[in-house]
Amino acid sequence: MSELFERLDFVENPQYERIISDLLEQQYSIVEAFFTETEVHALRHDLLAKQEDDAFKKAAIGNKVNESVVKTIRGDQIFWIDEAKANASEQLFFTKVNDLIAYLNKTCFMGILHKEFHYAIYPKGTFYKRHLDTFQNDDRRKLSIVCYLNDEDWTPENGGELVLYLNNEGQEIPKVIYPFPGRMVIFESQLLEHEVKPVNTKRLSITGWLKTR
Ligand SMILES: O=C(O)CCC(=O)C(=O)O
Ligand SMILES: [Fe+2]
Repeated sequence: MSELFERLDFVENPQYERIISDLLEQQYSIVEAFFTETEVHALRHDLLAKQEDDAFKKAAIGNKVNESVVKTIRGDQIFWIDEAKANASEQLFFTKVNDLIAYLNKTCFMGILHKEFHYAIYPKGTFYKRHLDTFQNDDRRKLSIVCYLNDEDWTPENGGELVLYLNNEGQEIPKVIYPFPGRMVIFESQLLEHEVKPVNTKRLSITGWLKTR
């Protein structure tokens, strides 16, 4: 009986369905306007307020157990977002992310149990060299998510492209993605190596991971 109700409850979401088919076919998906201009503006405002409070830390390589700051690999500064202490715009962010997670778990049995998200600032001149989002001591990250919070007038000349290194039958194909505001990129954490090219203008984002177990 409960199964029947769950089924009646289910509403197919075309946006999520496209994300799922993209992930299956090409290991990544790009969603334009996942966040509205107003939402991006509010999140950008929060991020910049936290930066003024000096809340940001230089990002480390590896996780909390295995941590070292290596500027030659990555130059961004990060601030982990605590969902329990989320403000209005962050709550809205998590509402959307949680809805997507629920859909993935329901339709694809993804088994996402945990998530972690941080704000990131790439100051002018910084980058993140080619890497994989998994650590030797932790393989729970399944999907990486990046949401860009840059200004409306962001142009390709500002640099900071995300490059995903796709593999097509042994041949490497770089996929260049510009960090336009509102854009959300989701990709397979354990499969796709990627990098952030040097930025010419301060670059703002939220990055996170959906994790199993
Ligand atoms: O900001 C991006 O486009 C990607 C960031 C990234 O690769 C990371 O934080 O692991
Ligand atoms: Fe990454």
